[in-house]
Amino acid sequence: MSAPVIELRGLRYAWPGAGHDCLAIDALSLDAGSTLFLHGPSGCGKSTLLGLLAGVLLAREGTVSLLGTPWSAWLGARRDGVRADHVGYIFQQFNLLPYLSVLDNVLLPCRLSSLRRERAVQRSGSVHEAAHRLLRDIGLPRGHWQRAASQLSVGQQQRVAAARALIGQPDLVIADEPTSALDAALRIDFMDLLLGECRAAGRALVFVSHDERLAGLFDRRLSLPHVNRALVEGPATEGAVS
Ligand SMILES: Nc1ncnc2c1ncn2[C@@H]1O[C@H](COP(=O)(O)OP(=O)(O)OP(=O)(O)O)[C@@H](O)[C@H]1O
Repeated sequence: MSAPVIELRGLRYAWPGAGHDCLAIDALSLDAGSTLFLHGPSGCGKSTLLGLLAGVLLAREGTVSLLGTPWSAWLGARRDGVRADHVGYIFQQFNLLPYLSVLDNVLLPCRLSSLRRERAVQRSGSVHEAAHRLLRDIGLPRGHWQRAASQLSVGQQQRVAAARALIGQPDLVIADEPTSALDAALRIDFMDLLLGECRAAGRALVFVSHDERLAGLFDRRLSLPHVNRALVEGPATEGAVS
């Protein structure tokens, strides 16, 4: 049997200088093709957990493994390479490169990862066709594709960030509040695209949102405060528990 896409054991993480753990989670795993809705009040550690799943942050104790290997086993540039190959990340602030065109932003993962490039070619015939297909699917008019990313509206940038995360079918797709700038109609299309792409390609999806109406679309729903022991051990979070 193949290893889970993500497996977390005895995780503890503290931000430098914080003096207490932000996260303490005993176990969590996610298999290929499964989708997880992660929620909890502001400040409970959702984005921090996503950073650990993506190997951007490293556990203080315990392990976070991607496809059976702990992130800590890969050093420096190798870790960045593994992330480029296997993780598509839709950031809360999109993190598009503002001076690059929309199309070049979407193509970026295929320039950074030969595995993503090969998968895109296999699926669509060429990396450009893969990017065009995703841009069509997110409903971005063709006239916008050569524009600098900074010239798009916030909702358009959010959709381009999704296309960039999905190109080349990474094993793990992480989405941090990806629908916050979308109206109701666009949100439905966006969710169809994101879930459809991940399910069709058998990829794992971790999706953070405060919009609990979306939870029913996912295989699993996880309240972070229910599994994060650091919240009872350390300082309280802001806002009400959901
Ligand atoms: N770069 C950082 N340096 C130090 N502390 C941080 C950093 N980022 C987050 N924190 C702290 O970690 C805790 C969890 O923050 P995090 O952003 O993970 O919460 P969240 O659940 O994603 O919140 P939100 O729903 O508002 O995005 C907070 O107390 C926050 O202040």
